[in-house]
Amino acid sequence: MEFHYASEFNGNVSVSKLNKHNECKHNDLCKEEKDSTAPEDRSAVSCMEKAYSTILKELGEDVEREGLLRTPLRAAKAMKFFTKGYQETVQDILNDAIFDENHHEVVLVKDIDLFSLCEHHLVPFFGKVAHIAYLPNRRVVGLSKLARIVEVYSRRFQVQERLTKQIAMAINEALEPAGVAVVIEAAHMCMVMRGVQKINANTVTSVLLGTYKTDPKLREEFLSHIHRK
Ligand SMILES: Nc1nc2c(ncn2[C@@H]2O[C@H](COP(=O)(O)OP(=O)(O)OP(=O)(O)O)[C@@H](O)[C@H]2O)c(=O)[nH]1
Ligand SMILES: [Zn+2]
Repeated sequence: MEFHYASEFNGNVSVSKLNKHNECKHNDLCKEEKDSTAPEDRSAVSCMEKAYSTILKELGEDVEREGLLRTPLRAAKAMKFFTKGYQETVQDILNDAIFDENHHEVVLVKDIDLFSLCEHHLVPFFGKVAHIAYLPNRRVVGLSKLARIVEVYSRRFQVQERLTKQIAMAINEALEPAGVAVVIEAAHMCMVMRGVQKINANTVTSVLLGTYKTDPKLREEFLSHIHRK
């Protein structure tokens, strides 16, 4: 007989003991009970589950108490999701999404949400890729793929500068455009929740490639887009 626990209604924690999964009426809460982990990831998730259990114990927690019973497994799966970019490549994403188009003016996408993990402290940094711009040289890409490139590199352990560069380089290599510009604005929880504890600090990084780097007029035009909020 399998048991699991469901909780949280209207902010109050209530614990109910349920029989089998198919008897459970709280579908949303129980989705996580179904093992959606890919078979090749199961052993990694299982090792991480043990590691999270150790961390909780070392922090003085009782891993047998109801609220924590499945926490190591949930945390392992969450970490797997936060770092899913390691299993993706830009090539896979851009497959079939690049096409010829006689458009030589700027293509600019703004405000793509971004969630990443700081490689120094393993805590989140998040914000937006405020601007991705490129000047096509015959080839353009499906717009959603720019956001998917952001996902590939942000869903890893990162520093903001490298993330900015990887996004710009990926577009540069895939499209061979005349120029690429990427600007990221993000808040680092390692600077907010710990350490220096500056809650309003935002970090801006940019990478300019090709004509955006060499042509002052184009750079000026790009900057005017940035300032036109
Ligand atoms: N350049 C850069 N630094 C980052 C990024 N994320 C975190 N950091 C910094 O990495 C540095 C790590 O410095 P350490 O002195 O080794 O670590 P620490 O003692 O925890 O530093 P404090 O945060 O100052 O307490 C800190 O200054 C962080 O703010 C990032 O994306 N880019
Ligand atoms: Zn950090």
